[in-house]
Amino acid sequence: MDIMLPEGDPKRTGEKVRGQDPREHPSVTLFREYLRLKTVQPEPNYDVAVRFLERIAAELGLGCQKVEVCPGRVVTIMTWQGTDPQLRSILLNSHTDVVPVFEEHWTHDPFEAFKDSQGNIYARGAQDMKCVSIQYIEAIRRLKAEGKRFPRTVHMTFVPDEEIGGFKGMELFVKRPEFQALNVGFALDEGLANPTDAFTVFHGEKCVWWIKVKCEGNPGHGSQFIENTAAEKLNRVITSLLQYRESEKQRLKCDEHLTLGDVTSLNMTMLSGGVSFNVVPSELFAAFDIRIPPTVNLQAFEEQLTVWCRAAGEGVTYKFYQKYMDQTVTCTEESNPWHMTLKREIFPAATDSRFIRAAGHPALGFSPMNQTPVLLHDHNEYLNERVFLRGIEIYACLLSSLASVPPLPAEG
Ligand SMILES: CSCC[C@H](NC(C)=O)C(=O)O
Ligand SMILES: [Zn+2]
Ligand SMILES: [Zn+2]
Repeated sequence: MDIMLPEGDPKRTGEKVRGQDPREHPSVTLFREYLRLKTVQPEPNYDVAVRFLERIAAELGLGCQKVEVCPGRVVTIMTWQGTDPQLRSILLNSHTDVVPVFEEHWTHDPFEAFKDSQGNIYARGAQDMKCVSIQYIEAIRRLKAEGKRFPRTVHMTFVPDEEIGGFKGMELFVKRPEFQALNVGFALDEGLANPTDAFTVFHGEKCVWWIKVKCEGNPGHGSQFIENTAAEKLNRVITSLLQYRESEKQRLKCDEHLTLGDVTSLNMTMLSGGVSFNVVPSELFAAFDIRIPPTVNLQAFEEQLTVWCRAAGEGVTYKFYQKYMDQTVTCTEESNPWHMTLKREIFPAATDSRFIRAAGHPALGFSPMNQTPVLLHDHNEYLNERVFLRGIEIYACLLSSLASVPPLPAEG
């Protein structure tokens, strides 16, 4: 993709110059302002984000609607009306929350949005995904300033709680009449940075399964050889699951055509149980985070889990804490009118776009960050300001095309 770097002209028509530093591009200044808002889990300050977004909507002359999907959880919608509002719209989705930080591991305050001499901006949310929210906004600001209008309406949705599963955010919102009223034709949501020159788009996601295996066994004194202990059974379960993990890891390693999105990942993430050093416990637990690609038969996979548990002995059971079953992927064939030519993968984790796809709308995950290490959820998350600014250009191009897609047969 060949994209011109935007010129850093802060004096755009009708716009207040927001920066403290007159040499800083105002889009970067706005990005850094957003990064300073503490929408950090587990107690995000959503009020301050909603006020920030309302101010921007007013500045840009965009419609602004707030939908409280459950108490304290507001979805903010900004709308740029198309010239043919009957047509299906373009949805640009982003989440407003960010994951927690281990401040002691950061070289700069993660909520200061410090910019170093190379233009790297350090902050929680720099990649995931406050950059994208501001890039959507700034792309629309630019297109409007150029006097552009497009047939299709563009909606930007800013949703809460994605980082904790989206259950009080997008999952509820897609079931609301306000979402139906958006008449979505095509959606964009977050992707991942790419350390090379390439950009990646994600047309589907793996299904998240979180299971806790419970192993029951005979209790007794810690000095004895008790038969059929919970620990022996747990050992067998862990061995079976980690052997499977290893085989999937090798499959990925040995086939250059596969990405992480194409194989099942599995990790043991928690262990619990026991009461005392000298008491053989009657119960032990292991929790697993399993991510299953859309090509895997979920019923067959669950059958395999049951076989492993049964083979570990009597009293070995598992319980689901997360069992996502929708394997919808978005078609990216040439015949698809929304087609974009970029490298296509399955997203290795879960985003809110799974709810959009499950609601029947095509959705792609895309964050325009190339030449950037993947630092989402990591210490010292950063994004370079030039990459950020180029992303605005990219969205302006993309949006011009998407919002101009001619009426589809179903749209009359
Ligand atoms: C299943 S809800 C948790 C969502 C989270 N998303 C990301 C992008 O980290 C994850 O995949 O763990
Ligand atoms: Zn995210
Ligand atoms: Zn995240």
